[in-house]
Order: sequence, then structure tokens, then C-alpha cells
Amino acid sequence: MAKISDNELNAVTRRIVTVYNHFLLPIGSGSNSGLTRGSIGLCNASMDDSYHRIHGEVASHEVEWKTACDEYGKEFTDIIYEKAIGEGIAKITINRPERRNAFRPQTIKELIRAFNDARDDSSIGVIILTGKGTKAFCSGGDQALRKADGYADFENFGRLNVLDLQVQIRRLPKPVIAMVAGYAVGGGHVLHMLCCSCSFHLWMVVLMLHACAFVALIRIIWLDMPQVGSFDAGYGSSIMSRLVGPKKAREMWFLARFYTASEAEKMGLVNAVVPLEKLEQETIKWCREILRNSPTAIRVLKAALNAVDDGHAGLQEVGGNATLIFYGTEEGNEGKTAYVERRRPNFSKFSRRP
Ligand SMILES: CC(C)(COP(=O)(O)OP(=O)(O)OC[C@H]1O[C@@H](n2cnc3c(N)ncnc32)[C@H](O)[C@@H]1OP(=O)(O)O)[C@@H](O)C(=O)NCCC(=O)NCCSC(=O)CCC(=O)c1ccccc1C(=O)O
Repeated sequence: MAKISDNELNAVTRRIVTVYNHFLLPIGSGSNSGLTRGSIGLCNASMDDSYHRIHGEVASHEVEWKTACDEYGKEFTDIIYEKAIGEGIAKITINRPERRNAFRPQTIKELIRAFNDARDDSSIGVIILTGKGTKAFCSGGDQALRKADGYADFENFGRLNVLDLQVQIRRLPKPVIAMVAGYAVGGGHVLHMLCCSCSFHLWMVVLMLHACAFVALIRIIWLDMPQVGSFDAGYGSSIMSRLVGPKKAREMWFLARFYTASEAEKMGLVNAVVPLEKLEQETIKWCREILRNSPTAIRVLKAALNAVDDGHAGLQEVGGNATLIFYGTEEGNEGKTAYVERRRPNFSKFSRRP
């Protein structure tokens, strides 16, 4: 009879334990239940699988923020722009709490500058969008500045430049997480829908994401635009319908009711609801988890998740990522090198894969 080596025996034992852990013990059965995952004596931690051994826990230390500026070094007035020291996280905070973080054209211009900087900074892998204070994430467009042609602050013509910001967030090749504490109203609600989000209502906080974005904290979602004589017939309608379904989207737009964070979570409008005091902590945890993953995989996935809805623009983005990756291959390089060396390219050595 063939003899089993120690290595083979260990491998068999590990497999038996893995199967036991996955199928025989309910998830969550731990030390409190008296039924620990190591209770057959072969393995003693509830998370003692190779994944957890290799990857370990997500770090939980506090983030240290440092004020950031864009490439022109110009001051921001309507937003706060920060980067985490030693980590790939940028945080952009709408800073008009006295107006419940309503945006004016200047706010949007600054947000666009900060998002551009975070996109271009290769040390940044994930961006948090939030509002100052806990009363509102963002209450939409500043109605006091609304004119016949849009919102006007320091110029004598109106703008709807929030539409440019929406496109920027959607196309940004890094996840954007809305960290929503308080009201997300009208155009503010649309912004968090474009992100992954996390929000809170009363004692609860909810996390939400856009595109591939992440966590936001939302207290109350309110699509009051029709009440104030406005509407978002772009992303505000189409993404909403995708997230909650066409029936619910109609209800939300036509009735302009308030929705709590937990209702939003049930509808799939937010990713997570957490207690307010845990909002930033939870958001950072999501960021750190994202940052452990392949940036290229995340980039392509964000593009892919949008592509089906984005028509030519979606195809262009996914296609652009294919080109980006192809440029890094020997085959892609052969064409350019041949051109530079003034010779015919030799593609014959590259396999024609099935
Ligand atoms: C959010 C509230 C329910 C919060 O209520 P509360 O906590 O009691 O605070 P208030 O006392 O009401 O507010 C404090 C202070 O802030 C001022 N304020 C709040 N929100 C705004 C605002 N949006 N614009 C201007 N000012 C605002 C408020 O007046 C108070 O000022 P005082 O001087 O202290 O009195 C509540 O504040 C509220 O209901 N706010 C209004 C919400 C609202 O109507 N938002 C506008 C929706 S329309 C929109 O967002 C259009 C967006 C847009 O530009 C767009 C256009 C075209 C296509 C797409 C879009 C798009 O998608 O964005």
C-alpha cells in the first residue's frame, strides 16, 4: 500500500478543516456560541483560512489628514480638500454648512479642480465626497442664486456646471465614495447617487457608492426639485431608475417625499447604514479595502459597470482602458518601436490566441 507523506497528510487535513468550517458551522458561530470553528481541534480561529492569513485585517488606525491644493496652489473657499498622510485617500468636503452645503457655481468649480487633482495624483486610489457638519451632505443648488439661465454668483450669467461635475465623477477612473451625514436633497441627492454612498437617519448612518464609488452617510433623501421648479432629467432620472427601479423612481420624483437612510438602504440607494459616530471610520475602512485591490482591476470595473448605460461614452472608456493595457505589452510596443526604428513591424511572433 502506498505510504502517505506528512505533507500530503497535512494537505488533506487542511482541506477537511476548510470544508468543515464552510459547511458544518453556521457563519457567525464563534466563541459566544461555544461552537468555535476550531472545535474539532484542527484549527482554532474563526477566520483561520488562507485568505485571512495572507491578507490580514484591514487597518483600523485613525487617518491623519493634510490640507491639499490643486496644481495651481489656489485657495479653496467653498470646499475643503485633504489627503490622508501615507494612504491613497483624498477627501473633498463641501464647506457651506450655513447653507446646508448648497452648491453655487464657485463650489462646483472648486469641486472640479479638486477631483481633477485627485485623479491626476497617482498616489490617490479612492476619493471621499462629503459635506461639512452633520446636518446635510448637500441640499442641492443654491436657490438664492438661481436665475433664468442657471445659478449665478460672481458672473453675470447663469451656469448649470453641476452637470459637468456629475460627468467627471462618473468617468473618473477611481472609486468615489459619498460619505453622507444629513440631508441629501435635490442635486445633492443626485451627487451621492453618482457615488458609492453611506448615509444616516436620526441615529443611523448610511454608506453609499457611485459607479464603483463607495460609502456615504445619508440622513434623509429628498427629491424636492419639482417642488422648487427644477428637475434632473439626466443622471438624476436614469441612474435613479437603475438603482431603485422605474416604479420607485417615478414615485420619488413625482411625490417628492422624504426618505430615511434605512428606507434608502432597502431600496438599494445606499450601500450601508452605520451609526453617525462610526461614519468616517466605516468609510475609511471601505477605502482601505479598495486600496488593497488592483488599481487597474478597479479602474476597468468602474468603466465596465457604467458602460452598459453610457452608450458610446461607455464603450469609449472601456476601449480606452484596453488600449492603455495593450500599450504595456510587447506586442503593442512592437508597432511603435518598428515605426521609430524605420522598419516593418514583425507581429508574426505574437500568438493568435483562441
Ligand atoms: C435641507 C433642509 C431640509 C434643511 O432644513 P433645516 O435643517 O431646517 O435648515 P434650514 O433652516 O432650512 O436651512 C439653513 C439655511 O440654509 C439655507 N439653505 C438650505 N438649503 C438651501 C438651498 N438649497 N439653497 C439656498 N439656501 C439654502 C436656508 O435658506 C437657511 O438659510 P437662512 O439664511 O439661515 O434662513 C432645508 O434647508 C431645505 O429644504 N433646503 C432647500 C432644499 C432645496 O430646495 N434644494 C434645491 C433642489 S433643486 C436643485 O438642487 C437643482 C440642482 C441643479 O442645479 C440641477 C439643475 C439642472 C439639472 C440637474 C441639476 C442637478 O442634478 O443638480
